[in-house]
This record gives sequence, structure tokens and C-alpha cells, in this order.
Amino acid sequence: MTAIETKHLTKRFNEEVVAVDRLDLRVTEGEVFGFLGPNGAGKSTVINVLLDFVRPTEGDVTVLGYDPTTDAEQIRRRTGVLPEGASLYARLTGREHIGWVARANDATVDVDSLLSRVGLSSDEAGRAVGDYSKGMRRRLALAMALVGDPELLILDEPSAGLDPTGMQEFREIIRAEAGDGRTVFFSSHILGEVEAVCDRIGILNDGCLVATGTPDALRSNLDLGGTISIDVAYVPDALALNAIDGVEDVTIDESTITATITDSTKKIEVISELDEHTRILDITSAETSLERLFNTYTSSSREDAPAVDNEIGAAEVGVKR
Ligand SMILES: Nc1ncnc2c1ncn2[C@@H]1O[C@H](COP(=O)(O)OP(=O)(O)OP(=O)(O)O)[C@@H](O)[C@H]1O
Repeated sequence: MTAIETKHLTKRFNEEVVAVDRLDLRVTEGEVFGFLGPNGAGKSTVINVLLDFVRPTEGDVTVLGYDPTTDAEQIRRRTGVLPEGASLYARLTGREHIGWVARANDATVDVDSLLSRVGLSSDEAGRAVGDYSKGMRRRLALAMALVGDPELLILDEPSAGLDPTGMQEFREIIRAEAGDGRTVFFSSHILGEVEAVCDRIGILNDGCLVATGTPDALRSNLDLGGTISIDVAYVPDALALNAIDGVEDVTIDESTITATITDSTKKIEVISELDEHTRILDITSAETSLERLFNTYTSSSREDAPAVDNEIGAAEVGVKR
């Protein structure tokens, strides 16, 4: 079943600002969907529309089968939200925060067990939030979003401001909470975060969805290739690697030859060419990072964004379910 669907969703704030432009998006129930885009791409606006904090200018939206403009209450009851700048009260303890959210939502909750799911010990739960680290605050805010056991979790930039260890811990918690069929929709401009956690990614640029798919499928669809580094016994005098179509930037560092491969099928030609002229000792091949893929999609202006080719208007390149 579909957890989130938008059809031709457009949000204009005024004549000049088109924050979301004819967005067609489908998130399946139970998947972890990463909504990725640079600052100002329109991610928060979409989230605000899903929760009826902002009304669309045009288009249709359903969340868990409900229309936010008429049934926002139903959606909010079934959805846990971690907003970008979730505010906490310095004098209240972690436990008191959870109790307060539970009362406001009329939910029963085992406070300590919920807090331990996000990595806050019973001892920490009793401390005032003013003493919490950034990571602890973020984890508490996530626990608040989990009160009531929501079907859908919407996380807006969940790891903002966390250090790499904090981000890693947060990723693990999100992955664990995504079990049991819960849908997770989270926005980020940090590619590594999305790549590590999500089943599927949608890349938003200038209010338009420019690609959707699994991280692997997005990478292979663009065939951005990667690099190959080959350790050789000696570097041959004449090397014709640059002459191979799809091979660029050949560099030699002592006995290591490295080349950028823009067409991944050409790796084997590079190896054969070297094998003919020297003795190969070792081969290291690295695929293109999703970083490059992200840059490829988001560095383009709306006019020259990569072609889109499916019924929802973005390059859907495979769904892992
Ligand atoms: N209330 C508003 N009034 C006018 N313009 C707005 C409003 N809210 C957002 N915008 C504009 O809409 C565009 C999209 O903003 P949005 O906050 O949705 O992007 P974002 O992808 O969430 O960015 P970030 O990662 O920086 O939070 C931006 O140009 C922003 O300035």
C-alpha cells in the first residue's frame, strides 16, 4: 500500500518562489525513504504540506490514505514527527518530556523502555535536558516522535548538528525503528546518511524530483563508473590507456596506475592493456560515490536537469522491496 502520495503537488509562496513544482512522489508502506536535496530544494515545504502546516497551491496529496487538507488530525494521530529544530525544555528531564507528549496525545507508554530504544539510560532519562549533549537531545526528540507507536515517522534533517559518531548511532536507531512495517520518510542534505539507511532515495532539486530509486540503482543507471587503481611490477614506457573511450585522468604514482572510468565496461580493457605490457600485482576498483551522483543531479539548473522518463516524472530506476 502507498503511505505517501503526491500528484502534481505545487507550492508557490509568491509569484517568484515556487518551492515545490509539480511533484509526483510515491512512498510505499514499510519503506525507509530518503528525501534528499540541497538547502532550499523544497524538502521542508513538502513535509509541511504532508502535515497540513502549509496548504498546496495545486495538486493532490494523501498520507496513509488521508487528505491532509481535510483529515490532518487522522494523519497526525498516526504519524510521529521529528521537526528540523525540535525544541526541548532545558529544565524538564527526558522522562518528563516523554510523559508530557504521552499525555498530550492520550497515549500509554513505557517511558524507560522507549528511552532505552533511542539509547538513553534510565539515569539519563532522569536528568534535566539542559545537561544533555546534542546527540542526546536529538535522540530524545526522536523518542518523543515515537510516542503512540506511529505507522509513519517523518524526520526532517534528523542528524543535523551531530558529529559522525552521533550520526552513526542515529542511523542505527532509525533502522531499528523502521522494523515492524513502519514507514520512515526522512529529509536530508547529507548524502551518506540517506545512503546508509534508506531503501529508496528521491532527489529533489529546485522543487522538482529529479530521480528516485535505490542507491545502487541510481548509481548504475547513470553509469558514472568509478576509479581503478592497478599496482604493477614496473610502469611500461608506452601506455595507451587514455586512448580507450570511457577512460580518463590516467595518473601514475610510482608503481600505481590510477584511471577514472566513466564507462564501467571499460575496466577490463584497462586491465588487459596493462597485462600485455607489465606484470599486474594488485587491482583496486572503487565505484562512484553517491556524492558524485547527487552533484550530477543537483548542480544542474531546472532547465538542464537530467532527463526524466517515467510516469511519475522522475527517473525511477528500480525499487527494492
Ligand atoms: N513561508 C515561506 N515564505 C516564502 N518562501 C518560503 C517559505 N518557506 C519556504 N520558502 C522558500 O521555499 C523554498 C524551499 O524551502 P524549503 O525550506 O522547503 O527547502 P529545504 O529543502 O527544506 O531547505 P533546507 O534544507 O535549507 O531546510 C526556498 O526558496 C525557501 O526560501
